[in-house]
Amino acid sequence: MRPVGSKYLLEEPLGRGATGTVWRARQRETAGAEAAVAGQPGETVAIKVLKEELASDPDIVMRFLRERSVLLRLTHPNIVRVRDLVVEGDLLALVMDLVDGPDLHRYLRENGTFSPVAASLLTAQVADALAASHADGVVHRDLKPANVLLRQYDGQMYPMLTDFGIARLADSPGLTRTHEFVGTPAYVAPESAEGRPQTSAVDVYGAGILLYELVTGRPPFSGATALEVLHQHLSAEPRRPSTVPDPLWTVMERCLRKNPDERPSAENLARALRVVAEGVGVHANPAQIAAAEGVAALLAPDPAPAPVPDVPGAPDANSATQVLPPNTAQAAYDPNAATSFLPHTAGPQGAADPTTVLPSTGAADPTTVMPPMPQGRPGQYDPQGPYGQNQQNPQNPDQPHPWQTQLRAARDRNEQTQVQYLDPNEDPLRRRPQRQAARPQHQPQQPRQQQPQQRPAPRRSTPQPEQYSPPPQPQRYAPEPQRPAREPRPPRQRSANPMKIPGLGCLKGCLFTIVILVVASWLIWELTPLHTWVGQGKGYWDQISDWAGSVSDWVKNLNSSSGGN
Ligand SMILES: Nc1ncnc2c1ncn2[C@@H]1O[C@H](COP(=O)(O)OP(=O)(O)OP(=O)(O)O)[C@@H](O)[C@H]1O
Repeated sequence: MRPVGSKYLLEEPLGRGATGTVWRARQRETAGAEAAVAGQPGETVAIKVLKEELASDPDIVMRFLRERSVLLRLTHPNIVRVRDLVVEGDLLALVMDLVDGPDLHRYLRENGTFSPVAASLLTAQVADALAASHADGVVHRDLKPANVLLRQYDGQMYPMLTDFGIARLADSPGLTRTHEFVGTPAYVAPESAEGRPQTSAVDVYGAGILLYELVTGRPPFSGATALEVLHQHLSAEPRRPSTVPDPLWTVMERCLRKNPDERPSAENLARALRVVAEGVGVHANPAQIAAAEGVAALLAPDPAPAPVPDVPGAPDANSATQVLPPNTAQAAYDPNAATSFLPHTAGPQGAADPTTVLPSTGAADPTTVMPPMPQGRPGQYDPQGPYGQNQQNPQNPDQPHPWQTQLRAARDRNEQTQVQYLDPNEDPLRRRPQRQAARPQHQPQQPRQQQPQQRPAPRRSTPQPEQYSPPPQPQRYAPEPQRPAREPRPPRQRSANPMKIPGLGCLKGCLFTIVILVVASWLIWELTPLHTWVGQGKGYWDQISDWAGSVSDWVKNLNSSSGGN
C-alpha cells in the first residue's frame, strides 16, 4: 500500500450499510501507480469507509490487504470498479467509481415493479457480471437490490453490481464462524443458511430472488423474523406469481432450486433471460416464441462452480453458540435490512433450538448488525492480548506476528499523509449519517402522478409489448468531463423508460392524428350541406358558382329597387 489518504476528500455521505458508510468524495491528486485507476484532481469518486469493527479486526485487515489485487482487477461493464484501497491509521476504505443513479432497492420502492421483459433484461446484465466474476473465482455472496446501482448513460439505465468482496472481507473468524453466514436473509441460499459448502451457485440463487422481486415487488420468502425466512429458504417452495409468463417462471424456478447443482450457471442464466425477453414480447415472431418456450434446455448447471474458500483460522463450529447472545430469533424482521451476520439454522445446533443461536444484533437492526465481540473471542484483535500491537508471535517470540508486519508496513507508508476534511467541525468520519440521509443535490421526491414518464413499463399479466434489443454497452471508462471543485452535483434523473420501446412516440402521434381526421370528416359531413350536394350529384364548384350567381342577383335586385325609389 502507499500513501493515498491525502488523495481524497470526503464530501458527503451517500448511504450507510452493515459494513460501512459510502461517501461521495473528490480526488485531490492523481493517485500513484499502485491504484488501479490513477484518477484526476477534481474527479468525483465514491469511497466506502469500512466500519471500525472491521478496521480494527486484524483478520479483516489481513484479508483486505491480501484481496486487494482481486478487487482491483475485477472489471466488467456491469461491475462497479474498485479504483483503490486505502489503509490509513485505523481507516480501511475502498475507492470506487461514483455511480450516478439510485440503487435498485430504492428504484423499486419509488417506481414500482418491472415488466417481465424489462426484469429479464436487467437481470441478464447482472448475470453477465456474475459470470465474469465467477470465471475469476470470485463469488459475490450478497446479491440484493441495494447492491445493484443503476447507472444512467445516454438516456438508458445499466445495472452495476457493487460490494464485491465485501462479504468475503467481512467473513472473518472475528465476526463470523463456520456455522454462520454473511448475507441478507431474504436473499440467502439454502446451503448458506445451513452451513453447507457454498459455491458460485449461491449468487445464481440470489439472482433468482432478485428477478422475482423485480417482477412482483417482494422476494419469494418472507416472515416475521429472520429465522422464519431462513426456514422458508430451506423447506418452502416459491409460489408462482400470476404475472409471470411460463418461460420466465421456468428460469426463476430453476434458479431457486434448493439443490445448488440444479441451478444454471450465471452465463447460461444470462443467455436464457435474453431468449425469454425476446420470446415474451408482443412483437415476438414464432421462432422467438418457440425458443422461449424451450428455455429449460438452456439452463444447464455450471460443471465447475467457483467455490467459496474456507475461512482461514475459523474456530470449531461448536464454539459459536457459546458466544452468541440468546433469544433474539423473534426480533422483527425487515426483508430489506442490510447485510447480516447470522448463525445458521441447522448444523450441529440445528434449527430445533432457534432461540439460542441468533446474535442480539440480528437483521432487525440494520445499523447494528455486527454481533458484539466479547473479550478473548477467537480472531478478535485485542491490543493488550495475544497478537495485539506490541505483542509477539507465539510461534516465534522474537518475531512480530505476520499481520503486525503487514499492517505496520502499510501504515508506515501512509504516515506522511492524512485524510483531509472539508471542515474540522464537520469531520465526516465522526458523523453518524443515516442511510440516504444527505443527498443535498437530490431533487425532492415528486408525487408519482407528476412524473408518469419516469415509471418503468407497468406490470402486466400478458406478454409484454416491449421489443427490447440490448443496448450497446457504453464505453465504460471513457474519461468524463471534469467538474470544478465543489460544483453542485446535477440532480439525478431517472429515465422514464429504461428499456426504450422504439417508435412508441411516433405510433402514438399517428394514432392521434388519425382520430382527429376521422372526427373532423364526420363533422364536415354532418354539419355542412355536403351530403345534399353529393345526393344531387352536384360538384363543389357548381354549388359555389350557383351561390355566387344568387348573391349577385340579389345585389342587383337591391340596387334596382333602391334606384326606382
Ligand atoms: N459506487 C457508488 N456510487 C454511488 N453511490 C453508491 C456507491 N456505492 C454505494 N452507494 C450508495 O451508498 C449506499 C450504501 O451502500 P452500502 O454498500 O454501504 O449499502 P448496502 O449495500 O445496503 O450495505 P451492506 O451491503 O453493507 O448491507 C447504496 O445504497 C448506494 O445508494
